[in-house]
Amino acid sequence: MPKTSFPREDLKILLLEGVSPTAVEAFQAAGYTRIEYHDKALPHDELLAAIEDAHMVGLRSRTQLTDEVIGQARRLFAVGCFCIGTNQVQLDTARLRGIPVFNAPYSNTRSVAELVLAEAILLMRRIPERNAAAHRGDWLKSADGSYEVRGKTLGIVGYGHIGTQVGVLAESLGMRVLYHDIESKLMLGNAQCADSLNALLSASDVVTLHVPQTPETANMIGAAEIAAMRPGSMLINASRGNVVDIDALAAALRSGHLAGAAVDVFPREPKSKGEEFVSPLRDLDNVLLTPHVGGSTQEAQANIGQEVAAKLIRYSDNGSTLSAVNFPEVALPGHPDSRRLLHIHRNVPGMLSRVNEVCSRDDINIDGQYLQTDGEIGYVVIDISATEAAAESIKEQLAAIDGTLRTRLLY
Ligand SMILES: NC(=O)C1=CN([C@@H]2O[C@H](COP(=O)(O)OP(=O)(O)OC[C@H]3O[C@@H](n4cnc5c(N)ncnc54)[C@H](O)[C@@H]3O)[C@@H](O)[C@H]2O)C=CC1
Ligand SMILES: O=C(O)C(=O)COP(=O)(O)O
Repeated sequence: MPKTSFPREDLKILLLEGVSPTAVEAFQAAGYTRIEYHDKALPHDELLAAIEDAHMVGLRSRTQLTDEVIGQARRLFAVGCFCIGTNQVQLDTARLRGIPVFNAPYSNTRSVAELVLAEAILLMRRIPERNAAAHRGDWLKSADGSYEVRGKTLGIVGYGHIGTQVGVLAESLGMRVLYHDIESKLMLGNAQCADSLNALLSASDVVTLHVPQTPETANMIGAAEIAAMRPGSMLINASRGNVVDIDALAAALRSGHLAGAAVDVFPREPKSKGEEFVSPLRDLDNVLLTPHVGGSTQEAQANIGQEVAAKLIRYSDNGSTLSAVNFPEVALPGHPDSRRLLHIHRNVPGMLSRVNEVCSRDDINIDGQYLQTDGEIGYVVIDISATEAAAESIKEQLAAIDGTLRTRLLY
């Protein structure tokens, strides 16, 4: 295994929220043995203490990497979201501190899509209330309000990876698929693009939400949008809790305007199994409540563990930022005969010439150089032939350039 400037076994990997053991195995196999593993999200104070000396952190949807937490993590050089969503991390703050953030953009897509499809069927058959009644000893054997999904219209809001999978699966059951997205999208199968969100809402028997958490999607389904939905229709939310105005949803379910809902994500979610789940939907029989398990299958978690650990290891070993969500992407070859310098800097005029000036010394040869920038930061990788001492000295000089955010040396 090639050496890194900092021995792998000294780099602290903080893994939170019970990420899959496949991640631990991947780190260990790559020589990263200093792993601190927690099977739940840590309370704020414990998180601050645990992250203080961590070099890499792996988390899922609950842990909030706020400005304060990132500020506390003085040694942190990479973040892995072992999930799809990255809204729990202050991505700009991380970028400006030279910290790339990685995720697993597809590994739990199918798991969410399968759950949503199952929920559409259960809701159309009014199973949530019949199930709840049976648990209480009541026998609601009746066809009232129960329908097949075949021939019904599924409205998909957010036609990305999950939305398109849901659409393909729904068509295989004979559903008609409508979608709404802010981007222009390739229509799969016979799916049709709705003219507007309201057009989709008023034409769908079941509406399912698959948008990310952004400022624009906060409360995008509020009282007015729910009123635009068909009387007796259903709403499914397995995206993010703040996409739906939960009080407006509860009111529509109570009034009977909506016949049912399936909700997997909530504005306030318990941080651990011990904390009580509080929601205005709790006492409604016509709601299927699940504890944010859309992506929680054995298959998805095992794949996510491997995928995100591999991205963190590759960045740590080789500097590659391919598929980072907040960072200039640089795909790098190996560097078997060179020492590799990583220089992350503010994207200001003249930076590259200052970097190259430092590297223009008689005792070194530049074997390769890779640069990528975005609006605010630049990431340059320089492979050099030089002694260990010369490379260390160049690293120090690079670190002293005004506007430098972070430097690393990989032997
Ligand atoms: N319940 C769970 O356990 C899980 C929840 N998720 C959530 O699902 C979300 C979607 O995941 P993917 O489909 O993989 O993401 P994606 O990025 O592939 O698709 C999201 C789509 O939403 C569209 N969009 C964004 N803003 C919009 C707006 N204001 N109006 C309409 N469309 C908009 C985008 O253009 C994109 O096509 C994730 O961001 C995550 O929050 C993901 C996995 C598991
Ligand atoms: O992948 C996502 O975005 C999810 O919401 C899944 O979150 P989780 O890993 O189950 O906390």
